[in-house]
Amino acid sequence: MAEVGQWHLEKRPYAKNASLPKDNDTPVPETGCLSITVLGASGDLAKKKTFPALFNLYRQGFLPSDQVHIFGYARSKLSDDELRDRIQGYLPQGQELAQVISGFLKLIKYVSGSYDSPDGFKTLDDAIYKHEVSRNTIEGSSRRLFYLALPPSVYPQICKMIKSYCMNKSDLGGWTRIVVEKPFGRDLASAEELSSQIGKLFEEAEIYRIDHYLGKELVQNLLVLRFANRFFMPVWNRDNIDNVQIVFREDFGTEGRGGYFDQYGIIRDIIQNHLLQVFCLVAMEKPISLKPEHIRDEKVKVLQSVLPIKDEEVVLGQYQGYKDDPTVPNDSNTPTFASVILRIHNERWEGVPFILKAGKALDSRKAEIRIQFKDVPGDIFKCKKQGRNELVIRLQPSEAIYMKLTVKQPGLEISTAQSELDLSYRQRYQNVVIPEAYERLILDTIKGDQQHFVRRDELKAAWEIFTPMLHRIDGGELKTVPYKRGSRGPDEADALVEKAGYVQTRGYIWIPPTFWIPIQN
Ligand SMILES: NC(=O)C1=CN([C@@H]2O[C@H](COP(=O)(O)OP(=O)(O)OC[C@H]3O[C@@H](n4cnc5c(N)ncnc54)[C@H](OP(=O)(O)O)[C@@H]3O)[C@@H](O)[C@H]2O)C=CC1
Ligand SMILES: O=C1O[C@H](COP(=O)(O)O)[C@@H](O)[C@H](O)[C@H]1O
Repeated sequence: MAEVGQWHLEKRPYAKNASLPKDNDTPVPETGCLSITVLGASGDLAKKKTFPALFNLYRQGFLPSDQVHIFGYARSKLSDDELRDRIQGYLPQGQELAQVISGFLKLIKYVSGSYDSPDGFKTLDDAIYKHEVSRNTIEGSSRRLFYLALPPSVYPQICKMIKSYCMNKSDLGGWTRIVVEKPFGRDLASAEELSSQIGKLFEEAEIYRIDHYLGKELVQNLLVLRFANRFFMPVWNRDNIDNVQIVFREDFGTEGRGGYFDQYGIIRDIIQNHLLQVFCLVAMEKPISLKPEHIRDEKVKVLQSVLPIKDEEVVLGQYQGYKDDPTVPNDSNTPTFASVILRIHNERWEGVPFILKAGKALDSRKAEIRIQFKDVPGDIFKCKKQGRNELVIRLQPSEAIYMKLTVKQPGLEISTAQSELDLSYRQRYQNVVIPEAYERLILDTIKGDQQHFVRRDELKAAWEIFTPMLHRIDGGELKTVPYKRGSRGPDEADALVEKAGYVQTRGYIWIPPTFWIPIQN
């Protein structure tokens, strides 16, 4: 029980050594050796996200050193210490952490090898096996997690190698799982091809298609917000909601990643995966239960109800200067900005535009969901022009949920003004550290919980929505328009949103409470 005057903060319901069986039904106790292998350990994702997430889990006691060992694998010739040095540069600094960092780094061993020949994988298997034996693990009872922090082009060959040489040997409660990163394919056909190649080697329950947006705190809050609050249930539909925006903005360009980015573009990089996952959680029906399969069933249903995207409901942009990057072709038509309207053909959402917007090199960095309600009928206060009710879920930065609403302006007169009910996380949960998305998701893979991972049919449905448009962009039929670096993006995008029905509230801006300046009396 929380004491009076104290916030009651729920601890994460994590039971050490607990995982889920294959049907993801009831947790079963699980002990024994855990080997985590990061393939592509020399790369950007590994050093910036994967290892730091593992460190945070270690620091919180989720990766006990008497059970866990971490292996880095890549082609680069590195010693254990060279890899540790690279990783250390991305871990939090501070004298008070020196001991825990040193303990963590000691768990890491590096194996160098190619991605398509047995030798390296046999060496890796030996190293894992040695570690298991040193922990008195009975063969087959170990847990082996392989995180593919690599370009997807090498996934099939790596999966073959893992399957042939690195699986845990029998099934005494142990397991082998693989985590694969996006972009999972370039279009429907390539994604299906990749899925079927990997699907021949691993069961769906062994494959964790990671989308790190699903690990963000406020994304994980969406189901709770929608289905645990009586407030929202009756209004969450076409009768009350006028339009929905799901927005991702970055204030930096593709610097250093131009070569990669140009092959994919903003729709494949952000919209088809991150924003579409958020879209599912906003638009799907209530699942029968919180079982991963029930949730993912609902996500698939709503994806399958999306109508074909119309050309006139798309704006594509490319920031000026993007092609200055020597790795980007001079005639590139790759969008660095896109605004796309999705329409759902079902009873709840018919007629409500879902505007998915993402852009690089814009004027700000933020990701949010903005649900705008219809005008109040019979406007006796004549306040319609001041603005509509909006529920805004700020995913980052300054995580918050706020409800823009009309109130009486304090004072003797009856006049109205725009204000908000504001749940700003930094203010409300002052001593709580919000876990990094990768940290949470890696923990889920160890627990065997696939709720926040993308299922194969979900991925297929996601590609079905975007593939026709992507092919037309690749073929040059749909063109990007230029926009200024550091701007809001193309003007056409604002016009599209307005045409879709969004009414901007003039003269009102939400300021996160942590930025408020105290008033001196
Ligand atoms: N970086 C990020 O912030 C994010 C990345 N991702 C995804 O994570 C995965 C890894 O990304 P990232 O770390 O940036 O990628 P990198 O380009 O840094 O590649 C990772 C490692 O893979 C090896 N590698 C690179 N290119 C090839 C190739 N053509 N064939 C075989 N091996 C290759 C290299 O290791 P070596 O040569 O030593 O073997 C490299 O160190 C990708 O799927 C990416 O889309 C997803 C979200 C964010
Ligand atoms: O997957 C990707 O995400 C990052 C943005 O992630 P965030 O957690 O910082 O919002 C993006 O910069 C990158 O282009 C993309 O590949």
